[in-house]
Formats: sequence, structure tokens, C-alpha cells
Amino acid sequence: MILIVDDDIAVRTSLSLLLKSVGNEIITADNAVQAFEVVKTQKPELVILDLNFSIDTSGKEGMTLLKKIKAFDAAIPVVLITGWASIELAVQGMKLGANDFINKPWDNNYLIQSVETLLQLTAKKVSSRGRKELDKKYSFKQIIGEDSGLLTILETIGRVASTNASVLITGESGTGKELIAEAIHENSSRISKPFVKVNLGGISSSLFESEMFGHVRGAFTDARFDRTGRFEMANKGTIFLDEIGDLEASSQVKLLRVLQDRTYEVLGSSRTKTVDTRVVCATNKNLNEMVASGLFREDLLYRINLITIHLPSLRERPSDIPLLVNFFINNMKEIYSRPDLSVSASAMRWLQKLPLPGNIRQLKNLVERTVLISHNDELEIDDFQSQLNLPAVKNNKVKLPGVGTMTLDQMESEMVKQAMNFHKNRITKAAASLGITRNALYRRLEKYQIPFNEAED
Ligand SMILES: Nc1ncnc2c1ncn2[C@@H]1O[C@H](COP(=O)(O)OP(=O)(O)OP(=O)(O)O)[C@@H](O)[C@H]1O
Repeated sequence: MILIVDDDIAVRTSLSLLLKSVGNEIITADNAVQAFEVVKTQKPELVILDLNFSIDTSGKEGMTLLKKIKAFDAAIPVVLITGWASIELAVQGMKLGANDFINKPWDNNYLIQSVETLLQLTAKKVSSRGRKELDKKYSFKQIIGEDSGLLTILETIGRVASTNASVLITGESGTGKELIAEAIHENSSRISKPFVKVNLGGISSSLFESEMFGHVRGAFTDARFDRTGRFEMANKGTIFLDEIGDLEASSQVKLLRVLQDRTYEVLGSSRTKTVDTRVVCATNKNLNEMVASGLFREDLLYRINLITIHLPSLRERPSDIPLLVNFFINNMKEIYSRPDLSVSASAMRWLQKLPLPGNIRQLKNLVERTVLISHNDELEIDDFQSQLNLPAVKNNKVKLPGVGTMTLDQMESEMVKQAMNFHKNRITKAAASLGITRNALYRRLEKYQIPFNEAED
């Protein structure tokens, strides 16, 4: 049962009709006292609360009711309805524990999706579904693992994939965030439409609009052709915004607007376009800390994190290491026609104890390199050890230019150029040799205006 709290009978009626039409039982209240009574006596599964529901439009009364509901039972999801332009009020409400907010006039589909997602998430959890059961229901083919933390995550994405809820995936580099984002798309009804990945860390604020929203010919000096933006490419499908924690402040505002209104303008054109895209974001940064230090907009965070999924590091799930290693080995058996490949039991135990800060990506690279280099069919500790990148040994003999002859920026720029030349412009390899991420390399290439071609990677 859903409780709708609003003093406006027109709002109560239309919300009731809408939510009844998709099979919900509804109860309504037109004041805070009555609403809290319903919460205590009837325990609704969800509350929709209009923050400006009293004559006092400061939202105070609504906020007090929200606090009371959350203090009574923090597990009851609350969706706030706020007047247009009262985003600050909504953010305040989210801090007090509200689960989502919707602006008036609301979009019916968005409202239904939000309510359904929250109901799905709070529905009684089927106690620890096994991997086999999950595989019968959903498609997680490429995702290997049976760790209980991972299974809970798979269960959550299975449940919410069919909704349009925004999902924020956090976790260290190489933990499988992109794979999870793809799985959300593959288990949704958008599967036959595009999955568009955008690396936000690689897009400078000056290019943000043209990259995301597209431009028409002549929009700026270099715009010789029309360009389709990523949001348009992802229309009806899913857009995966990777490295969202790297987005500069001015781009954060522009992204917030499109996520909020679902509309944008192509650069150089005055026509407003509407977008229907599921938004999935990922980052290895701590966005809450970034919000606290003013580096990430709080209102944007609340727009992207209706559901947050935190992927465990590989060291938190060592029991999955043998499964992953065998999965990688099996793939390689086929690719390299080496059907007898295997890993000795002692090597497997050794792999389980490796620190692996690069997580699954590092494990995968290590296994692949070892298979390529070793001629043994049964891989031993020594085979792996020789391929493990040992921490760089301190070399005191590095010849540095004399003090005052070069700035740090010049040195960095020279080193980046050298790495790009050496690796024939292959970004991944050049970044790895410099010990930085691809995005960090992209930023430096732009900063020092070093030409590169993404297609060559
Ligand atoms: N559970 C898994 N099963 C099998 N392969 C996995 C799993 N998780 C990750 N991988 C593989 O590990 C590699 C890294 O995964 P992915 O790119 O999804 O990580 P990420 O968290 O997005 O990394 P980054 O933050 O650096 O972008 C990929 O090759 C992916 O296929």
C-alpha cells in the first residue's frame, strides 16, 4: 500500500489514479497528523510526500513529517514531490533520508518507475539466492563469481534492470564496473537499443556540450560537419557515464540539467531535444567526500544515485579467484588452441594471496601474459611470478636535467610524448608505461596539446 500525502485534492486524485492503474493499493492523507497516523497504524510500503503540501510553502511542515516517518521506520521509502525550482529543498530532504524526489509537474512514467524501483528494492529479499538460480532468471554470462557480496549485487541489478532508475556503480579500478553496467542494460527492455559508453574523464569542459549533445555545422570554427551527440546515440537505450567523479564543475551543471529535464539543445541549434535514456554512472572516487569538499554537486549526486552499487575489491572476495582464473584459462584454451592448459593447485593458492591492487583487470592480464609466455601446459607459481610486475625498484642513477633548465610541466610533456611515440600512439599501453590511467593520459594529451587518435588504441 502506498500513502500519498498532499493537501491538494487534485494532486491526490491524479496520483491515486495513476498508481492504481499500475496495480497499487492507495491510501491518502491531506495533513501531517493524519499522514503520520497512517504510517503508524497501517505501515505503508512507500510514502509519496508533497513537500509543499501546506499553505506554508517553505516545505517546513513536510520536512518535519519526513523526519518523523524516518525516525519511526527508516526502511519505509519516501518519494518527495517538490515544486519547480526547489531543488535545494529536495536535496535537504534527501539528506534526511528521502529516497527520491520528483519535480512538479511530474512525468508519469518517471514517477511510476521510481515507485516501482523502490518497491522492488524493499520487497522481501529472497534469502541468498544461489548463483544457479540467478542465472536461470537473468543473464550474467560474462560475470564470474559466487561470493555472497557479489550475488547480492547481481540480485539487486536483476531486480532493478527492468526499471529506468539511475544506477551509480562505485568500486576500485578493475573491479568490473563496466561489466555490471552492461549487465543492467542486457537485462532491461532496452537490450535491443544502444548501450553508449562515455568516458567523462577524457572530455574537457570545452568539448562537453558538443560531445554529449552534438553540434550543427558551423556551430563553432572547427564544426565542419553536423555531429551526433552521445545522448542522441543512446536514445531509447542506456548511457554509461564512466569516471563521473572526474567531471569538471561547469560540465556537472550541464549534465544535471539534461538528467533533470530530459531535454537538451544541440550546439548551434535552438531546437530542444528530448531524450529517453537509462543513465548508469561509475566512478572509483568517493563522491560523498567530493560533495563534502565542494568538488561534486550534491544535487547531481542525488540525480544519479537512486540505486548505488558498490563492487568489492578482489581482496575482499579471494574465493572467486580460482573461478576467475579458470574462466580466463578456458577462454585462452580456445583462442590459442591449447586444450591442455591448466593451473597447478599451489599456483592457484599463491594467486589467491597476491595483493592485486588492479583487481580483476590485473588478474586477467597476469593470466593472459603468463599463458602467452609460458610453454608449460600446467602453469606453476614460477610462470606467474616471472610475469608479475614487481614494484619499480628505486633507481638512484636516473639522469635528471639540471635544476632550473626545465619545469615539471615540460618534463611531463616530454615523457608523455616519448611514451606515445614508443607505443605507437596506443593509449592503453602508453598510459600503463607511465603508471597512470587512460583518462589521466587523455587529460595530459589535451593539456600539452599532443595529437592523438583514439582509434589507434
Ligand atoms: N566478475 C567478472 N568476471 C569476469 N571478468 C571480469 C569480472 N569483473 C571484471 N572482469 C574483467 O576485468 C576487466 C576490468 O573490468 P571493468 O573494465 O568492468 O572494470 P572497471 O571497474 O570498469 O575498471 P575502471 O574503473 O578501471 O574503468 C575487464 O576485462 C572485465 O571483463
